[in-house]
Amino acid sequence: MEWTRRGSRSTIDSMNHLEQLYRPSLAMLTDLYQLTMAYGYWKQDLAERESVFHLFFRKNPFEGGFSLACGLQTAIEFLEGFHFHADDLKYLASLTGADSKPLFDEAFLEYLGQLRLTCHIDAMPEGTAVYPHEPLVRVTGPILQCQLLETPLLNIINFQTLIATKAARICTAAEGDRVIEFGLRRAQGIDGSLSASRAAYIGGCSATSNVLAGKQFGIPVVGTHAHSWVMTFPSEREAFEIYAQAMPNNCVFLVDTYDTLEGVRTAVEIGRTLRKSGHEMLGIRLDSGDLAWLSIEARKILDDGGFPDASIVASNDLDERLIESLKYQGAKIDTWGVGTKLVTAFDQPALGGVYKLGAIRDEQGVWQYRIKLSEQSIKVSNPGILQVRRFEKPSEHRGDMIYNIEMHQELPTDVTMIDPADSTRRKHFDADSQSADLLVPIFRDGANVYSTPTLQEIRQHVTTQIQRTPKGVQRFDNPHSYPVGLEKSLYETKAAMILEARNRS
Ligand SMILES: Nc1ncnc2c1ncn2[C@@H]1O[C@H](COP(=O)(O)OP(=O)(O)OP(=O)(O)O)[C@@H](O)[C@H]1O
Ligand SMILES: O=P(O)(O)OC[C@H]1O[C@H](OP(=O)(O)OP(=O)(O)O)[C@H](O)[C@@H]1O
Ligand SMILES: O=C(O)c1cccnc1
Repeated sequence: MEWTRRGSRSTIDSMNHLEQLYRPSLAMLTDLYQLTMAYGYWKQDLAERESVFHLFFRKNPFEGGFSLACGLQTAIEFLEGFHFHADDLKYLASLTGADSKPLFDEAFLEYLGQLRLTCHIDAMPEGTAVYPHEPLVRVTGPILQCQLLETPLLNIINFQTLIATKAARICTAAEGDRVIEFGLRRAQGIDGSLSASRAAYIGGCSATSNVLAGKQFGIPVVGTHAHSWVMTFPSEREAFEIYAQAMPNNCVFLVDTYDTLEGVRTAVEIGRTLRKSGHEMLGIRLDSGDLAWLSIEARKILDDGGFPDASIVASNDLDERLIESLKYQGAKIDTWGVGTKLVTAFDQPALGGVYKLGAIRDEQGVWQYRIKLSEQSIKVSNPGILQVRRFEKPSEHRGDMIYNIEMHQELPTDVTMIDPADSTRRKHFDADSQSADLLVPIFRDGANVYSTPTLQEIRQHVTTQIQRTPKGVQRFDNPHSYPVGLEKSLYETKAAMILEARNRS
């Protein structure tokens, strides 16, 4: 029995999703220090100096072995709408320093008022499997612009990548059963809920309870009813009867308000009456107690009562571990309602994505590579203008190599990559290997050049990516480390730069 209804897409065509929510441009959605640096660049006549930044994370979330890139479409909408309004500039003009004088010159604010993005942006399509240290987004352009984009890009990409990854884990545990995202009431505020619904759908959920997300993004919306409905009426039977009269085409009865198995029997009786009127009961929902045992008993009652196609929906603080355990216990649940632990990424509430300078042109126009040193060698950033090349067997990803496109406009067909954490670990790919670059052009000179995939296409991409991700990398406990290395000459450049920097200090 298909328990899905499609919402129609928004008809407010003239505004993108973020503009519909937050009418002014979101250029002000940044940390003040981006503007203080921007001001510094502008004063030093450095504002237009070309630079390259990379957005990447250093560790997969949830102790997992992979992540799913997500949030690009939201980032594109943010970038397309990027400009400072008159009232933004008025606010910035009101900010003062320690001497009570304005922080910013009027001429700088005028410059901001005229500013239009001219950057090139390359990014991994949404739904691509991504690993630590790989740039998900590369921003190339005037340093002032690149700098202003740091915080909002991190805000958008970190969260949606985190939630899409969590959703993929939950859907993997559900082994193809339907997973419905129920998180709105527990999400981190309004946009937290909308972004989470979008990312959860990309990560594999089938539908959301969030009606605004349905309207904004075209995600299918579904809903059962709450305990309050049952408690409103003198008995559970009356509650189900009245619900069935009101919504004969949407009957999923919540059966656990008083006595769960009694509730299932009552649902069967009401289901029979419903059938006589030409409608089919879609299922029941369990929201407490031992979900494995109750679902097994409920399945028997439904089957014996003539409802073998009725769904058993379960909810109650579920996550991938619980779903895995319930499956192991033989639970007869076919639809999983998952809220809090999905939309808040409960066990890891943030992805630690960062945005680092990789190179800046000098006065002669020559690229100067940059690294950020760290005591921990794994935290030292990669220098250059980076791209990620993924090597594949026909049905499996074999390894990803980060390389500097300035050093290699054309990569040789025969390449060796080096594990930056242990240079003795190397992997060789020969001319027969299939490969593709993961970062694709999104903006050129500030103009969108990307033909945006639909959410359905992104979901299909996720399915393919997960199929091609080695099983050991996907497992929850002690996953295999997917091979990600640096192309040999990038490795050598980085090693030389680290040595030089350490000798200097
Ligand atoms: N068979 C099971 N194995 C493992 N965990 C389960 C099983 N059944 C339920 N759980 C989980 O145990 C947790 C506690 O559920 P339980 O219904 O006992 O308490 P509760 O949520 O406080 O119930 P109530 O809503 O009635 O107060 C929930 O996260 C639930 O998903
Ligand atoms: O458990 P989650 O994964 O967040 O899924 C959403 C929960 O929200 C609803 O109940 P709510 O928590 O509001 O109240 P209840 O637990 O008392 O039923 C619903 O019944 C689910 O249990
Ligand atoms: O429709 C439901 O069953 C639902 C919606 C939100 C939260 N919990 C359950």
